[in-house]
Amino acid sequence: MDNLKRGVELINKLANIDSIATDVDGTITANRDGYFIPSEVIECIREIRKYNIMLIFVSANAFPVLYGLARYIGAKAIVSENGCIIASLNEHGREMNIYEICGRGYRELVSKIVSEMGDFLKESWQNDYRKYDFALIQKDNRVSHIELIQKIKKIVIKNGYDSKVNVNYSGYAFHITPKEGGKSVGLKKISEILGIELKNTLGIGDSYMDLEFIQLTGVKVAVRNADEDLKRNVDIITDEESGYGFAQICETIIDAKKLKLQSL
Ligand SMILES: O=C(O)COP(=O)(O)O
Repeated sequence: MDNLKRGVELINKLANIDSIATDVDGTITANRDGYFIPSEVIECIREIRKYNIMLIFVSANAFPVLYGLARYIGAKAIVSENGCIIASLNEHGREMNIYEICGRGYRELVSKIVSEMGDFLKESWQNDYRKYDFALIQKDNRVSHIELIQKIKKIVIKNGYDSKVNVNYSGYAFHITPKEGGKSVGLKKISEILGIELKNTLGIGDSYMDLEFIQLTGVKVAVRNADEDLKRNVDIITDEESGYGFAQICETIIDAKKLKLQSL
């Protein structure tokens, strides 16, 4: 009975969703190590526009990558560089307002890390287009990312940057993010700017790094192949993986809205 009650409550919440805050890599892509976006994702994103549901990308990606994506597939706002640069787009994606949240980036620290760990890590091509949050790509898969994070953190401490940056792994890259950033900071700010009610927002992701912004949202979702740390803290785990899971919950929101309309 408790499960039934919970199910009905969730359907009601889904029927009232007016925005979706989604991670990008691993969440709207077909899997957790590629960049292909399934057509099911694009189709559902088109469909939710008819219901005035706003789409917000909340990602570690560089600003130009997210801006291009938002413009072509139709998102209203972006939280990029792990919350350091946020923006809202107008109806056709032609104009936007950009807000820079972080004070400065630590490029010199990234160079130090690469000079000490060059056998294991290389700078992401995106770093040329980044201002605050920098990404490092793993070169050698024989060493676990947990071990690499520990090594990076030692270099951060040794150089006196531990009060300035956080180090995380997204599944795609290691990120050196200024402490004043973070996906939750970015989502909070853009919601205030756009007047978005986070209790009517669905948050979805694949990585433990997404938990901080998903925790702010009314309906918390992890895709089936997400990190266990995220799955333990959500309301819904999709049946399908990555983008196919995104499409599934997106279609369920539409179904819940249709049910609500029928019952009026
Ligand atoms: O750029 C990355 O490392 C991953 O980006 P994401 O936050 O969209 O998963």
